Amino acid sequence: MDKIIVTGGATLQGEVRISGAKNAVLPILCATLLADAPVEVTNVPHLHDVLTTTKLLSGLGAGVEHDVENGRVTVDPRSVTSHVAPYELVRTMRASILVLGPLLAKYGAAEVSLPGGCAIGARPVDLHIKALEALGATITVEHGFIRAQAERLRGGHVVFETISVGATENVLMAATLADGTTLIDNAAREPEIVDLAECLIAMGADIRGAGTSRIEVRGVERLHGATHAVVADRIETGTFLVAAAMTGGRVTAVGARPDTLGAVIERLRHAGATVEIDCDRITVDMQGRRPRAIDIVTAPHPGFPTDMQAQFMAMNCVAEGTGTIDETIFENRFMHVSELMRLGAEIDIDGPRASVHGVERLSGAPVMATDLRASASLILAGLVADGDTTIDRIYHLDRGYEHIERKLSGLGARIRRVK
Ligand SMILES: CC(=O)N[C@H]1[C@@H](OP(=O)(O)OP(=O)(O)OC[C@H]2O[C@@H](n3ccc(=O)[nH]c3=O)[C@H](O)[C@@H]2O)O[C@H](CO)[C@@H](O)[C@@H]1O
Ligand SMILES: C=C(OP(=O)(O)O)C(=O)O
Repeated sequence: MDKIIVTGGATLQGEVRISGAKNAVLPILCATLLADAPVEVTNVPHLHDVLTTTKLLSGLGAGVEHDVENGRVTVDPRSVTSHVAPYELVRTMRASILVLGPLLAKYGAAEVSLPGGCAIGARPVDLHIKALEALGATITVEHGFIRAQAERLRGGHVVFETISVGATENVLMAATLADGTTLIDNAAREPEIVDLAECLIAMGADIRGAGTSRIEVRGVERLHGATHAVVADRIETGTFLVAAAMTGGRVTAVGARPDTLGAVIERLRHAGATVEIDCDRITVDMQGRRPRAIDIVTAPHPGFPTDMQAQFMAMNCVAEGTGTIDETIFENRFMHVSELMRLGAEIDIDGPRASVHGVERLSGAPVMATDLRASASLILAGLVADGDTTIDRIYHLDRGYEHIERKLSGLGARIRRVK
């Protein structure tokens, strides 16, 4: 199994190009199932989760052409013959549940294994099921499969009791081909929802309000082919900006979307970084300074993203003072804490709150990645630790970061992958 070794002490400098967003490309690839002609997706990052999704689509019978080098995937859904998403693929990736809505809307039936993904909480799928039932689907869950049926979905009123990104995406996709109008209230407002809606609109869907908490979808008879470029990854961007701030460096993220990073940029400024924005470029400058500890409360967008929590915790580990981190989205998203403590971090946990007492330096040690963003936080910690930090189980990292060692090396980090 591959490992990553980071030798600490480098100050990051330079420019890094941001990839397409994992959490946007996965629902968009699933949405291609709704069309009755090929859909071309560009700015596709080379990620393990993308490969899993293309395998899933091919397994359903779709024609998939994947030009990895140029970041382009074309899906021809006309040859789909199956509506079963099997356990072997779905167990490795949470986003597989996003074929449920499209298969049901287009083919009237779907069988999707209960999904896996990052073990950051129980992650039930009740909200997905209730929302699709509100559009007239009949759904049962047995033997580890969600089985859904509907001759044709009909428009309905979905009011989410809890904000869910995935459930909003599933019902949004399903509603595009439903008979009549669907109102989705308390919808998630993440930029990835907006990107998905833009792709669906390019395919002929009638959607208003994506990015607000009320989305209106007027069902249409059919969706056609389209080309869509995936939005820049705000979590990848944030991860590099934090790396710059922690190492006392100056880094420009190029091809980024500053408008999707409000809470992250605000917290970086609070930590003492100078942040400059110029169109699609975000520069963080922390040269000659140590970050100040900051408090964070994760929340649905436009609040502070849970997917940046572990990285900011890593920064707090070496910041001046004590910062508290409240994780409100997932009940088990502090698994990086014990690993950060192996590197000398001082962290107290009290339920959903972690208090991080900054230390002058961390010391390199072998650590284990437990999930995607935890892996990123360990790399960041390794950058400011004395000596070598060896990170095991980095397959998590390959689910969500494109060429992370190459990109960090380009900024001056000493990082390598070993078999
Ligand atoms: C592929 C993808 O886009 N993943 C992102 C997506 O995950 P995902 O879509 O799985 O996250 P949700 O927004 O659905 O989860 C939010 C909360 O709702 C709960 N919940 C969710 C669905 C449900 O049916 N029942 C239920 O109780 C979850 O357990 C969690 O506590 O949004 C999360 C929150 O921003 C991010 O951390 C993930 O990176
Ligand atoms: C939790 C994440 O991913 P997933 O929902 O795919 O497990 C993430 O991107 O941080």
